[in-house]
Amino acid sequence: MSDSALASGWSAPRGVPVSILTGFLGAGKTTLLNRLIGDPWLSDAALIINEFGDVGIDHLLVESSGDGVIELSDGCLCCTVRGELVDTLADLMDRMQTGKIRPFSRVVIETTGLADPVPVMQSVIGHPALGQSYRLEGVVTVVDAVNGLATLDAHEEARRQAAVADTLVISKTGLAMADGGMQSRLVSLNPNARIMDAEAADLSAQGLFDSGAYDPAAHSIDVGRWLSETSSRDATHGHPHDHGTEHGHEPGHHHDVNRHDAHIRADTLVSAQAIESQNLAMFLDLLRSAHGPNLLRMKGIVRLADDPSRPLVLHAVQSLMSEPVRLPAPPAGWDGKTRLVMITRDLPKGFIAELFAGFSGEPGIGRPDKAALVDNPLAIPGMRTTR
Ligand SMILES: Nc1nc2c(ncn2[C@@H]2O[C@H](COP(=O)(O)OP(=O)(O)OP(=O)(O)O)[C@@H](O)[C@H]2O)c(=O)[nH]1
Repeated sequence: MSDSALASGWSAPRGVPVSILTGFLGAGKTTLLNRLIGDPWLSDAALIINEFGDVGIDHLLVESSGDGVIELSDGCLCCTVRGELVDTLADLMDRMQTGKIRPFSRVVIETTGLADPVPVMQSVIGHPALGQSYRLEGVVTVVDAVNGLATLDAHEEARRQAAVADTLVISKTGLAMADGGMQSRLVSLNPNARIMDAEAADLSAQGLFDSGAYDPAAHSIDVGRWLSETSSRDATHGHPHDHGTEHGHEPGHHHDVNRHDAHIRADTLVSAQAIESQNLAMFLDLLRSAHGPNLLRMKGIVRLADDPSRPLVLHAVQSLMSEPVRLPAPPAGWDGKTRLVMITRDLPKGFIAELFAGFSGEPGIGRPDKAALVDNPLAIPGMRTTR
């Protein structure tokens, strides 16, 4: 074993393999997982999906039978939910060994886009008890060909996600060619990683995740150092991020101090009110024209007035808004409510819920209605418009 492996507490491979699927906000983690979910190699896998903010959506959008998917929301895996991940892995093993759940032969963890992957990896390889039951095998990082280079420049989390990977998967290659600049940036961050195309026809789950036991020595010196730093900081609940604002909770909410860049927050909305398609379009237009550059990620499932049982799925990643998809039927586990998560920079708290309510006609004292909003977007507190 190498010195860096020893320093990081890395242990000999044993136990159930755990793969980590990471990548920045909207890079294409869930899309990739959906593409591979029917692969027989994953048929007896347990999937753990973590989401930023307190409104989970990905678990609704992963096309699985449902009983193999565990959602960890209400915080970020690398911050407050880390203890929950340890408990979940311990509980899974316990339930399998006592015959309460069908046996699983591997675990795949999808992190939030803002997650620093190092604490997540440490939960598996650095934890005294879990290290007996699980082994880390296959860290896969999705990098988006459209926004990837700018994202690597702007966000330390994205650079760490790329640096720790065994495999780098470039997504959205059909929308933009991953140019030489991005390839060389990835190679400089992680010279030994395999680079794959998310849209390649022959991509398989085994080809992606089965890269052998994780070896820190195969990565840059930084990776071994981060792994050992994280394990020692963990004892004092320290964290390598900025410690800034809370996300998605009232001030004083004690357990989700979901801290990353102090300007980034998750705004979430849950509404039982159905919305007319044209009002939704106006809501999105207004939001994007006024706040487009600050909208890092939006995803949601929307209850539409014309047929509330067939929701609309929305995705935007920075300036790129995907074509909304009308689902043919309600997804398993959906409670029929609109759920929107927006990860934004410098957006006032409560803004999205207020704006949406104005367009869906939800009554509220002193709330501007649709006409007032369209005539004067500044009617929403904190709203800035370019019109
Ligand atoms: N054309 C194309 N679109 C993609 C690809 N991967 C993802 N997308 C689109 O990008 C958007 C975001 O994809 P997701 O898979 O939800 O991204 P994610 O990384 O799981 O997002 P978060 O969990 O919110 O960080 C969706 O609109 C996808 O349809 C790809 O390889 N090609």
